Amino acid sequence: MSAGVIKVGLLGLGTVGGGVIKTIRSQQEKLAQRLGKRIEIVKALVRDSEKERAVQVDPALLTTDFEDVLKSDVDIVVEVMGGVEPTYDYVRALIEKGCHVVTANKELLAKRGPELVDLANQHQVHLAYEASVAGGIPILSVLRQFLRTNDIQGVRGILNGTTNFILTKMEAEQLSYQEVLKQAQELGYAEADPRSDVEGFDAMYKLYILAQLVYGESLPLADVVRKGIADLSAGHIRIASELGYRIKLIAQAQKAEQGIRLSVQPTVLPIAHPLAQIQDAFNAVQLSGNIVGDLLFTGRGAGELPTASAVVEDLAYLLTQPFTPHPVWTEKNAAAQLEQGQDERVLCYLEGSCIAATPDRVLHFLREAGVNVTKLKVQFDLGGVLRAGLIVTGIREEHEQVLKSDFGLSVRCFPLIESA
Ligand SMILES: NC(=O)C1=CN([C@@H]2O[C@H](COP(=O)(O)OP(=O)(O)OC[C@H]3O[C@@H](n4cnc5c(N)ncnc54)[C@H](OP(=O)(O)O)[C@@H]3O)[C@@H](O)[C@H]2O)C=CC1
Ligand SMILES: N[C@@H](CC=O)C(=O)O
Repeated sequence: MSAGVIKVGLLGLGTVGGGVIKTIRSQQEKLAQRLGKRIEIVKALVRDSEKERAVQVDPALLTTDFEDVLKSDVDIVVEVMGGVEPTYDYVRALIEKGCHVVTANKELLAKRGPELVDLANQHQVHLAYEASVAGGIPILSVLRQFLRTNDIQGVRGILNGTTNFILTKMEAEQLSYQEVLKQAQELGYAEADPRSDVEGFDAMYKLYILAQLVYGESLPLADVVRKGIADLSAGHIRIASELGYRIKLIAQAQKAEQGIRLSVQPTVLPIAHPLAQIQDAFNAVQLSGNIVGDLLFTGRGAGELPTASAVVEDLAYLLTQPFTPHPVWTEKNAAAQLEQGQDERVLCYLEGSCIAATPDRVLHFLREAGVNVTKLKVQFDLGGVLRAGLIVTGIREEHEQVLKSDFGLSVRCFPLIESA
């Protein structure tokens, strides 16, 4: 490291990269006091060096050739370009050269994390990734430093800002899914390919990383239960609300003797539940330690400055720490996965023509099939469409099939979380 200056390279100068530059500039004096050196950005890799950017930079810093970053005398690289290819190759080459790496890239970590952790240990460089989970909430540092003695049974949370923003606006402002997704993209919350957000991949990557820290292992991504919000309609949201619930995209990690279970799926919660109260692009992580009891962390989960906060805090922290090997990341095979209980309560949403499916006939069928209905809300519209929300236990795949085939209904069941 050169005397008086820490040379930083950026891979990517989009929403987060721009926020990192703004934060380093606005907090430069504070950072210099803490580190005893000034931070200087010496290179920034982009795809298009002519593009107009939200942050002004010396054009001489920009390059479209990764070799320029690799050959430069950077001490640390901040990877905020996203994706796995070519990012993995770039990060690998930098670690092999002895550069510390700070990344916000959860997809890269969930897909290639075990190799990168090994490589960083081998080359004795820091690999820091606080910004990869829950944006500005410093949850990974808390888990790594202050929750290592507690036994943590389960973790659940809202880990994707874009989908929480979409669900909030769809409910509060009756906006269409497409309109709200566009707003989330304009605000810099969404991934470059927003299917990652709305189909639950982004939250799944973050859950994978959380499990590595909480349990010292994770599941192969193919074994994580994953459902997104792309097919949620205003009808689902309205009926849940009339029954006293709210739908959230909940990521959940549970541990039992057989192993761990990871899931990301739209889930209904009573409106008073702390996770139901998390609105807009905020995230939350809820966990319980055997010594500390219940904890809830909440804050902005996406966007330029909250994410840059996590990146720059990571960067400054690692510069004050000697290298210590990172705990290895392992994946347990799929056989260890636990099944969701069959007798848990779910909200079952039914929609179809009220000629074939009268509420009485549907309820009679469910009762005869041994499905227990504890709450019911029925709506009819002028076009003769029935929409019903039922809180039930004991509903199985075969019952859903009959509701579809014999009653002509579309059926969507959501897991339900009862208490905080
Ligand atoms: N946005 C957010 O709220 C958060 C994002 N993250 C993560 O941070 C990372 C960056 O996200 P974000 O800033 O939103 O993304 P953007 O799409 O806004 O920015 C990506 C940047 O990387 C550059 N880039 C992309 N691919 C290449 C390539 N192959 N070669 C050279 N440059 C490339 C782009 O160049 P150019 O500008 O020329 O197109 C752009 O500057 C992602 O991993 C994301 O998951 C994490 C937490 C929150
Ligand atoms: N697209 C992500 C950005 C932060 O990780 C999200 O919406 O949460």
